[in-house]
Amino acid sequence: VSRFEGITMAPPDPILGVSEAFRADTNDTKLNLGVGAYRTEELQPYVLNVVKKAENLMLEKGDNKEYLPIEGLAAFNKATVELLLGADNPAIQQGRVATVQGLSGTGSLRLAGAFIHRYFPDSKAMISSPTWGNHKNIFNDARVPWSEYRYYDPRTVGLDFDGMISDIKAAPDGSFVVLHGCAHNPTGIDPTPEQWEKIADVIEEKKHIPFFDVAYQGFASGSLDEDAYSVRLFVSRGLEVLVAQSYSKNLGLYAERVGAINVICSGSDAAARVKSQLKRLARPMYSNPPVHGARIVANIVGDPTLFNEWKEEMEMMAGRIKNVRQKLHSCLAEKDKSGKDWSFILKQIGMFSFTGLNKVQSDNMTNKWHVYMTKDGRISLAGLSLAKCEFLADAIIDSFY
Ligand SMILES: Cc1ncc(COP(=O)(O)O)c(CN[C@@](C)(CC(=O)O)C(=O)O)c1O
Repeated sequence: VSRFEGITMAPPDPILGVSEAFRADTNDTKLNLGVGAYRTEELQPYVLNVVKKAENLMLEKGDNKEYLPIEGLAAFNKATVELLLGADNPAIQQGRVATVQGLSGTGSLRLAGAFIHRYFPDSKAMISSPTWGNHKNIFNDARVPWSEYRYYDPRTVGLDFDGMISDIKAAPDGSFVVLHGCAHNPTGIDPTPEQWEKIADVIEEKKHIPFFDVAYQGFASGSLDEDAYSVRLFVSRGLEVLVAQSYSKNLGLYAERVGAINVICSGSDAAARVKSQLKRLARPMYSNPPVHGARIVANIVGDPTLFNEWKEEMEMMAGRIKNVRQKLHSCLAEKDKSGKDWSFILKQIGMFSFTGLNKVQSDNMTNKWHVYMTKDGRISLAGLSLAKCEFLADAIIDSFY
């Protein structure tokens, strides 16, 4: 008898499992609005032109495949923190940022989780309700206890700001408050600049540590600077901040696993010590990160022509999603005679829309209409074409009532 008799079958992942089910579906009208992966109007995956150009340059250069240092490619680490904070940010000038290239956003969050578990064993993480499903898995496996702060208000289909503030206030001092830098996943609802100020106030007052997850910088509004507003605000206030970054969406490097963890400290000495301990945690976890995607980012950011081309392509991707939002909203408003207000679809930002469809209704979307989405009612608009908006509106209305 096998030694693995006791190993049970794990449930499919709430997000990536949807893609597995989609692939298994043979229906030709099927639509995958599950995983947040950008598709073109023709519903095809998209490799940015600027990425192809960078890769051709790299091929000509004939870079070697030597190990990277544990902390990653130096040119990438420089580029990534400058993209995040702005090249002229005093925190960078003063050497106060510990940056370690991680295995995309997930791996960077996980490395930070290991750091929190080791150095702040009595602290817990505060995550939004709802949040990206994998946050709970990451903190559970890093053995960082967590609880939730109120975020989504189903009544207003908006931000429960008062609930958020009071829950963050009620958390034990020194909690790690996980915040979505922009394009909140799954709700698509972001705090206003004034609300970000108040969130920073309560975090400062409670001596909490803000822990930003920045997975969509430049992809939400189309502007790298605009989408970094919240992080730059907290850093400008002199707070010590953790920031995980991902280039999966804004540069389409999903499978290259490119990201970073940045720890903005109060002094350069602290940053050096923090960086050394992040390296010590990374070495036995994965030793050192993959070079290819990091070189792509470094080459693009390091070349003004390529960098500008990237910005244009980001605006194009963000723009296509905005158009799809508009079209879906007008189809729903036109078809739904119940007078329900669908304007929340226009107010949400980033690649997702939180439709309010419950589990039974999302099951109907999949079983009857072959529309694949996550069971919390989230649809990825990045997977939707203008041509399919009418069909989707019919499916949503059929499922809602
Ligand atoms: C808020 C947030 N943080 C981190 C990540 C991690 O991405 P990375 O590891 O590829 O850098 C995602 C990706 N979320 C996706 C787009 C995909 C996923 O679930 O992994 C999503 O569908 O929600 C995310 O939405």
